[in-house]
Amino acid sequence: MFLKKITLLKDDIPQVNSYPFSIPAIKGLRELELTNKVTFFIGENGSGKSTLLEAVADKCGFHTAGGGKNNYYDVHSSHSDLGDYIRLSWMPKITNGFFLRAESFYHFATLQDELEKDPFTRTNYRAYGGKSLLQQSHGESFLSLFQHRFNGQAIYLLDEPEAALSPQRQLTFIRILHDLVEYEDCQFIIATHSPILLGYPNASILNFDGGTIAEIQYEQTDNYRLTKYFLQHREKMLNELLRDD
Ligand SMILES: Nc1ncnc2c1ncn2[C@@H]1O[C@H](COP(=O)(O)OP(=O)(O)OP(=O)(O)O)[C@@H](O)[C@H]1O
Repeated sequence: MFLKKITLLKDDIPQVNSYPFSIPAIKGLRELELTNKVTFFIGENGSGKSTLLEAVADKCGFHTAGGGKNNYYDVHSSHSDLGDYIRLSWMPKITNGFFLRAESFYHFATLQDELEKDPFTRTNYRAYGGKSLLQQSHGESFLSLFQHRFNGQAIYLLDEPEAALSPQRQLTFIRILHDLVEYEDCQFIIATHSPILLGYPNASILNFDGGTIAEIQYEQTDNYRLTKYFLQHREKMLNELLRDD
């Protein structure tokens, strides 16, 4: 464990009624304790998960379009509106890590190809399994990154990593996650909608719904309950959903 607490600096906030402070989960935030090496952010679309994750990435000094500390590139760089208003409490402080944002991963991969053209920065794609990320499928490139670039004493902030992964590869990811947490001393914060990833054993699940950020048990999450109900009662649910009257 490295990052222990996220504090919203309430007194410094200029406009409580505008983005990002108007998001109910952020409005209700004071301090968020992180008690587990694996923390999941869950909640409805628009509940503020990415906003908080991006703010943490910004505060860590990671590129907010995705990447680690040394990925200086302007493509799709974005400013975190919340980053200046949170404080991170560390014990111990680390600076190594990566922010994975699925939607800008293509630009990150393109930058790596550019670096390979320069003899001073070329690594023969050492951190990506020896192959350009652009020559791998979306899911393969994600797994390459997790397997080859992620390693010890680091914090990884992942925004919906399941976006590229088949159910089978999500299980592979769970195994990689386990090894990085148990043997490499990594910490993860993962925003997700995936009931498979959320099943990772003994993780903290923080729910952004209902105007607070509160811990919830796996079996109580909508992700688990709705998926389970759909799989068990697919015909009944679809009949109700698609009825015309
Ligand atoms: N730059 C912005 N300016 C104004 N509003 C924004 C901005 N970015 C996001 N929002 C709004 O803030 C809210 C939270 O967005 P955020 O992306 O954090 O949600 P999320 O929980 O990650 O959703 P999802 O599960 O769909 O990824 C949404 O209502 C969104 O429309």
